[in-house]
Amino acid sequence: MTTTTTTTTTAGPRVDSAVRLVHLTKSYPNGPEQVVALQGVSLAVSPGSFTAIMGPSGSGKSTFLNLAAGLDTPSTGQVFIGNTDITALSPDAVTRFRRRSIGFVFQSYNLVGHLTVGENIQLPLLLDGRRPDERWQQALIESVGLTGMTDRLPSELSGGQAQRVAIARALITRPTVVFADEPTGALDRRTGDQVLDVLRSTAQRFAQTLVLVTHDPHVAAAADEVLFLADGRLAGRLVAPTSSQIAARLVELGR
Ligand SMILES: Nc1ncnc2c1ncn2[C@@H]1O[C@H](COP(=O)(O)OP(=O)(O)OP(=O)(O)O)[C@@H](O)[C@H]1O
Repeated sequence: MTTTTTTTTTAGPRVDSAVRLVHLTKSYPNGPEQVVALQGVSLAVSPGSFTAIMGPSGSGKSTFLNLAAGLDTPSTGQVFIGNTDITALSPDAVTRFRRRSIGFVFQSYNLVGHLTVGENIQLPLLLDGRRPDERWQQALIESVGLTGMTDRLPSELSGGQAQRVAIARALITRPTVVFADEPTGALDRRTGDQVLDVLRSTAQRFAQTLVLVTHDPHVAAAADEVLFLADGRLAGRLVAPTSSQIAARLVELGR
């Protein structure tokens, strides 16, 4: 049977993945030439799972994450978040979709310096014209360990505390998928472990899918699955690996 559809935002029959990339490519202009950052990456991430993305420097990890999160557009290919093809949406519609369904945690926290912790956390809702749900916000603040700190300014926080604010800000909209780019990269090992625990446990508690880029095999070993990129291509995967298995794979890939 042939069916036609007038909407460009549905994916068709497959809705069993939280994130699905189809033949994704991305080239950047570099003078008269092109840098090919991603070359035909296709993959699917299961709902509620924790996936780590690893690979040598320049292998395309940040490009991958930015495209998957709708922060940048691919040269060709499609990105589905649930059953929505975000590559078929207008720029305004992508922004709206991102604000409601996607959380993003950056290495550098990206907090607004003149806003308090509480205001920073509420920001994605306010930008979307929505009112914060007090009880949800309080539950989130407790969950990330920031109780009693909501009136502080970012300059009054440690790196670990600032990243907890960034995590709460990413989760306040109850996104289905949370993307994180080196979220522990600027933190010492102990603080990084604590922040990773917070990210994992809150994602688990609220049934969110977590996709995280890291250089650190110790961080990636917490994931259900590790995907490796090399030269802009998918170069393998390990399910529930140890940090030594991950480190060995990175050596093979020429980290
Ligand atoms: N805006 C841009 N303009 C031109 N080239 C870019 C741009 N962003 C990335 N690239 C190039 O695309 C390739 C992939 O970069 P990307 O940042 O995705 O890699 P990465 O794996 O995240 O690297 P790293 O681990 O060093 O952060 C690299 O060759 C990079 O130089």
